[in-house]
Amino acid sequence: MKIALLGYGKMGKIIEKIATDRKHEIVLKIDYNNLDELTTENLAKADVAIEFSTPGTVLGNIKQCFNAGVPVVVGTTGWYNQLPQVKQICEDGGHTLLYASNFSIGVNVFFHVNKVLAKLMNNYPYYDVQVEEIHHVQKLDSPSGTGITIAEGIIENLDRKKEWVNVLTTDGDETADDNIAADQLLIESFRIDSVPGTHTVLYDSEVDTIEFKHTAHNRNGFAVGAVMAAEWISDKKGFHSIEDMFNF
Ligand SMILES: NC(=O)C1=CN([C@@H]2O[C@H](COP(=O)(O)OP(=O)(O)OC[C@H]3O[C@@H](n4cnc5c(N)ncnc54)[C@H](O)[C@@H]3O)[C@@H](O)[C@H]2O)C=CC1
Ligand SMILES: O=C(O)C1=N[C@H](C(=O)O)C[C@H](O)C1
Repeated sequence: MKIALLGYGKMGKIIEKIATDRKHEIVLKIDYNNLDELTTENLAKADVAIEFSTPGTVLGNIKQCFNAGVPVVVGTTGWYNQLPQVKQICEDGGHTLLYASNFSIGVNVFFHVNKVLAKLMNNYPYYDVQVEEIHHVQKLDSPSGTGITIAEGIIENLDRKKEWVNVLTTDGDETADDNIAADQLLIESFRIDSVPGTHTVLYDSEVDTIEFKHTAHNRNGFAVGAVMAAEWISDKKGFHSIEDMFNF
């Protein structure tokens, strides 16, 4: 396949390596420095685009892909308040998009088990639950997209939680847990050095804590999943999330 990379930072560079190893060809690489090359004509040379840029640039890039008629795999996070609008534009225009807050296969297994666990915990009301996420200090958005997906999986399945709230804790700050209502689900975000991504769900009671945790050792898992998603979507139409790719 011919692939356009929109965003050539930490993720774009690893995706290039993995896509090339899987015998794909990178026909366009767009970064902050060469935005003038992001034209409909250049995009149309690709069979699929893979978008890992920034929360502030992702929507414009999605629209560019739609205009060029190129299916787009979106890894960028921090734009999910716009999901309904993007879905509408995608479906109305007959375009093709797949997005995931996290392309790692391990995290997608985690997402599934998180929902099953949340449903089970309806039987045990003396446990409170919270989500923690830890990422590198360059990360622009909080909470992480993965943290949001985990929280939504809990809220859909655990009757006593109705909405999530986020607290970003930096070194030395104490979390203001006191302000969290019983029906709110806390997502606590930490930013530490070069951590690639750690997510934990904690069910805490007076007598014990259940910890359910995923730790990314590096970014390769995200990149492999994104290339697999590009292969999967190349012959499809419409608006997809990564759940459509898995058969849980
Ligand atoms: N869904 C997933 O599995 C994962 C998602 N991410 C998300 O992907 C995004 C990118 O992550 P990183 O590569 O770590 O960030 P990064 O900061 O290393 O790279 C982003 C790149 O986008 C470039 N850029 C800026 N404006 C652009 C534009 N208009 N068009 C194209 N590129 C532009 C920047 O120059 C930069 O090099 C973030 O939102 C992050 O949260 C990161 C890892 C996994
Ligand atoms: O910014 C990152 O690095 C990551 N972003 C994604 C997220 O917001 O969940 C996925 C992964 O955790 C790494």
